[in-house]
Amino acid sequence: MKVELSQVSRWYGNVVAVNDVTMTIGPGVTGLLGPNGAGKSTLLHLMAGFLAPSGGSVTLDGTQIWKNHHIYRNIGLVPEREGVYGFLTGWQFVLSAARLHGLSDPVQAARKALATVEMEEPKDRRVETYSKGMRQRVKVAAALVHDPPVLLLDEPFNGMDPRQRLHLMDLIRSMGVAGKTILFSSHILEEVERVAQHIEVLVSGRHAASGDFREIRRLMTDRPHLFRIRSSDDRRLAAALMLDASAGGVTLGPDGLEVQAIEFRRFARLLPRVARTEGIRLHQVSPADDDLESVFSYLITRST
Ligand SMILES: Nc1ncnc2c1ncn2[C@@H]1O[C@H](COP(=O)(O)OP(=O)(O)OP(=O)(O)O)[C@@H](O)[C@H]1O
Repeated sequence: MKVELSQVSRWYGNVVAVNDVTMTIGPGVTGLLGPNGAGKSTLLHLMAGFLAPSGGSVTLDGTQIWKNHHIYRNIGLVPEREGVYGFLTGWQFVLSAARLHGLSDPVQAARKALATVEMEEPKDRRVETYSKGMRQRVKVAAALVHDPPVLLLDEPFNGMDPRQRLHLMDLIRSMGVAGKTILFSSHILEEVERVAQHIEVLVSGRHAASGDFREIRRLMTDRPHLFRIRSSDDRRLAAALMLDASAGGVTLGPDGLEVQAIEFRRFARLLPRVARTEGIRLHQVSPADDDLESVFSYLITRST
């Protein structure tokens, strides 16, 4: 099944959380990548029918999702926050989700969902005794209990240890291979590219980029990089670097050089070569803007 967003916006009072987003999510695994506050949760809630769009349309195979209750049978949402009463057992929690959906055989459906996430064995323990990874799996089971063709997961790997993360990654991948339409949000590129065939990037509520992980990586690597460099002769190094087009702005300060590398790859080759031919010793080369925010803000300025 296909979830389609067409020019979707969502405001909370004066805050624009999602701004004119158009995208289509089809079968397989898609990663929704963006920094905190980018609007990822809002977008997932719009797709799950929990929020009305302020503008634009959100549809599932052409049918509007908002207020269309029969459509909810096709969608499962794993929310970011814990929404599980600790005093319930895993079994009770998943069974109550099956009953809420009005399934004809809730016991069988709950059994199957718990088996899918490999939680049959601890199912009779109270949720408050579970590890973070087990809680997450039980939430996935509750979202899967009605066997929806579309599964939306909000930051599913948050707080998990590496083993639990691998386990959930395998599960998501195999559901994608089985033909489900899966969208999960994350603010970590490495996480997204390990599971998703396709990546959608959201920054400040806007759709900033779209593609497979190679394309997104390339966009992020090829952006201009700012380097801070300290060497045995900053002045002479600055003069030599300025001769090459890959070094944009070069500023000489009391703490060394700041160089805006326009073409990252070319500059990465240029710097050691220049240092060698000029006989200059490099003491420190560090990226000055290698945080995710600057990577994302580059993508957003590029797309506007
Ligand atoms: N109920 C609300 N009322 C007011 N503002 C909200 C509400 N929910 C979200 N926002 C704001 O909307 C913007 C997008 O939030 P959203 O939670 O969708 O982003 P996110 O990418 O999921 O971030 P995070 O990963 O931190 O949850 C943020 O500026 C947030 O402060």
